Amino acid sequence: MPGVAEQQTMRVYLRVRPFSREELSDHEDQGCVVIENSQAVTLNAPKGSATMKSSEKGIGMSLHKFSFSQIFGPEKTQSELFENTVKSQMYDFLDGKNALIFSYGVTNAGKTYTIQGTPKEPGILPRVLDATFHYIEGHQYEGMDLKPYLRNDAQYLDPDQVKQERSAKAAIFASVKEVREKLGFLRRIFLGSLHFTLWPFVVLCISPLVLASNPTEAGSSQFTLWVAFFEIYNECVYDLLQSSLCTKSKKRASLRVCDDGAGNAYVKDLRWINIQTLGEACKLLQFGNKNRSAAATKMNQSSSRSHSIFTMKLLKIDGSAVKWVSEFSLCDLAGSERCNKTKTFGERLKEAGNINNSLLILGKCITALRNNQTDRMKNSYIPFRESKLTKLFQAVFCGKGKASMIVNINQCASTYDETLHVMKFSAVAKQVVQVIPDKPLESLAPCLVGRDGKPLLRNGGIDSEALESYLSEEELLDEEEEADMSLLPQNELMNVIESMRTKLLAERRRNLVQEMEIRKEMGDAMLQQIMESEELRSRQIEELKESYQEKMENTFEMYKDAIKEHAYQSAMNNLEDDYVPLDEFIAEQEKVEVGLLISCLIRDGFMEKSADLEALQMKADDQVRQFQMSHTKINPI
Ligand SMILES: Nc1ncnc2c1ncn2[C@@H]1O[C@H](COP(=O)(O)OP(=O)(O)OP(=O)(O)O)[C@@H](O)[C@H]1O
Repeated sequence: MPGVAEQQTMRVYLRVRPFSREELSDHEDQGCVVIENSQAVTLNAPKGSATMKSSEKGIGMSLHKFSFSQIFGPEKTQSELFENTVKSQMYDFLDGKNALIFSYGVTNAGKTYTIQGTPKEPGILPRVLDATFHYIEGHQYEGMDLKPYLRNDAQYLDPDQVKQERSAKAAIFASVKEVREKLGFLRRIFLGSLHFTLWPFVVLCISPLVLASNPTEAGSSQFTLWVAFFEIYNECVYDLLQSSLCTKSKKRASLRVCDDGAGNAYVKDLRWINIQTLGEACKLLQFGNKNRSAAATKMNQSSSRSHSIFTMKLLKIDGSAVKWVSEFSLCDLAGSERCNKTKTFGERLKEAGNINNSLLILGKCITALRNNQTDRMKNSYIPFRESKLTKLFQAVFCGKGKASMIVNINQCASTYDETLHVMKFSAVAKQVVQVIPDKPLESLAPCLVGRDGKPLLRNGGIDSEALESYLSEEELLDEEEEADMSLLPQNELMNVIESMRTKLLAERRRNLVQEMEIRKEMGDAMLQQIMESEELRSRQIEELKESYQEKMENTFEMYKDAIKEHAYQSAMNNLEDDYVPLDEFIAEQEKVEVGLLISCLIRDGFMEKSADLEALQMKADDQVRQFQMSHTKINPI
């Protein structure tokens, strides 16, 4: 039915890349991936894989079957892939609708090959660009004064702004020229590893790649194409078309993801370049790729750890009005391998965490979308705003475009477990139902509208009345939403700043009073608590003291009794031992008395003799002294 949006499940394609020579010599070919038909594939767990070990323990299976919208085996060419996957979305884009392509898979599975390709086999991106230029040929808008604005809008540029645009573009192209000369030399040396930076030169020779017929009903309509190229690394957005690169001491400037006021996220200050030919597009891609790998080298990271997004915006112009703006984004996702596999630490761990976080959130969003759609009773929260990646593409998942996913896998036995993980993720993605608009959406109209419905941009300028209703102050204050204040004209901005300053002062005062109150309350409560615990402690000590005193006294009494008992027992024992009959005692006594008498007599005799001896001794001493004195007189020296 015309005007009614179409519904279909998300297209999820599988691309299986061929083995490399090294992989074959490393015996990676163990029949892990078996393509049954154009839509079904079987995965057989190889020996030694975690999946096989689990299945041997009776947990899980060693064989998994998956189905896809279409499967492209190793023998399929880039052209066949394009024709059967992206081409229909490319026509949608040329017809004013939004399109998004994700390439998903582990590192080295062929994601970049699919999106960008090689010199001989250009990927999806050069093919879409080529077809677009072929389509708009003869209907190109020559001026550079109509530029994409916010997420879905366009704005007129004044002559000065146009000048700036031209010089920014010229600066990029000048630097690409230099690179091209250097690459000419490098190409001879490293032809294989530089594939993605070299394809532009070859594409130019084999163009046209895709034949998209000119718009029959275009009439006097004109088209202009603008492109941007950026990457999301560690949840930070970096512009790959900004010539100023980071140095080791200086960090790369990251860009903010803002809300355009209509719920659409966009990258603020992202550089959009107007391109007129496929050659120009190729140069930009080359410039961005160089920027990406240079930044990665400087930061000691691998470019496969970031999500790179190439976005094209096509503006259809009728007279002086922009009829619609359509967007085509190709997103080369970071390798999906999990943290434990790569064994990352410190910065690397953080990096892996963020990459996994973005992919994890993407997975959560897809799962929540699927669950909400399969069970109408369910209305789970979809965490689009929890990562930059999903925030940016929320609109496409919510009916403002069509998303599809190309899942890339290799067939290597050593990466089987990760490949299985990728397949399980895609199986969920395949069940997501999308509401696809059958005509360019109203929200894609050239003018941004305020909350009262008035267009924000009128005759290329900003309507200040409409603007007032565009961003409420609450929204301006809401950092989470990151509303873009630079949308406001200068006088409005001054008013907003003034009112915000007053609000801020009042808020600070209120906060200060509140803080003092809270501090006092907390202080009182703490003091009370300390006093209570102090009291409790002294009570406990007192009780303990009393109980010890009592115990001591008891013990003392116990010992006293024991000693008394012991003394009595000892006395009784001694009494028994020392008992002598009376007549024996008397006889003994008499014996003792006689003995005493004898000893007295002896003693008296002894005393007498001792006195004599003493007198004799004294006499002898006197004689010695006298002799000494006389001797001294004779020998005075
Ligand atoms: N279908 C294919 N046919 C032939 N060669 C392929 C194919 N797919 C990938 N390759 C080759 O395999 C290698 C790895 O591919 P690619 O660099 O695209 O992987 P990736 O998934 O983008 O890796 P990373 O995540 O590290 O960027 C490249 O040398 C590429 O040329």
